[in-house]
Amino acid sequence: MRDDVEVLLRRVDPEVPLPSYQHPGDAGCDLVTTRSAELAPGERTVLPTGIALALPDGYAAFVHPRSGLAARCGVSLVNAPGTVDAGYRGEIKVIVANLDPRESVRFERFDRIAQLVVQQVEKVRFQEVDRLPDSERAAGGFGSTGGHAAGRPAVPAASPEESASTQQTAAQQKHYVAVGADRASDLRGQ
Ligand SMILES: O=c1ccn([C@H]2C[C@H](O)[C@@H](COP(=O)(O)OP(=O)(O)OP(=O)(O)O)O2)c(=O)[nH]1
Repeated sequence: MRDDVEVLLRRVDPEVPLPSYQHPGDAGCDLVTTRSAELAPGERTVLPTGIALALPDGYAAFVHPRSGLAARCGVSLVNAPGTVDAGYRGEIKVIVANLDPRESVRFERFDRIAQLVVQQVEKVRFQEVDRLPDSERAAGGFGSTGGHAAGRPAVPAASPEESASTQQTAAQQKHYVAVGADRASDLRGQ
């Protein structure tokens, strides 16, 4: 077992509960809002958490969304994960967004809105070179290994023209973007 890292904390709101881990082994401890708020679909706001930290040098804290809130209410963080620098002494704030297209969401004072993950971070010194060492991936990125459907079993082959026109019709009818499609070709050269 590793020793816990001591982090100095100041309560900006004297009543705010100290952030705590819900279970042993949890990576994040919950952050609450000290202000109630209601967000209409698509709306965002900056919520105060009532705490300020002095992280040790070489550490940073990351403000992550809570998956339960995301799955149940469509609540996410606009800048996920938010980065709290070791030198930051201000109150930690959380930029929440309601991504649900229909329902408003309401937060009451001390509702848990996000989680804070404290991590060690490296500081690097960039060394400019004319050529980078070779690697297997090379410059492939942005979906170069296929869309999320790349792992699905193959479907009976349709001609490329037939399959493209079927996808286009379905997408047009339902107004969706078929993320399973391999769009690497669209991004090449960008
Ligand atoms: O979700 C967040 C993200 C950041 N911060 C605080 C701590 C962080 O140290 C500071 C600056 O954040 P960041 O560097 O992401 O903001 P920036 O837009 O680049 O501003 P700056 O010019 O102040 O660096 O704001 C939060 O309280 N919550």
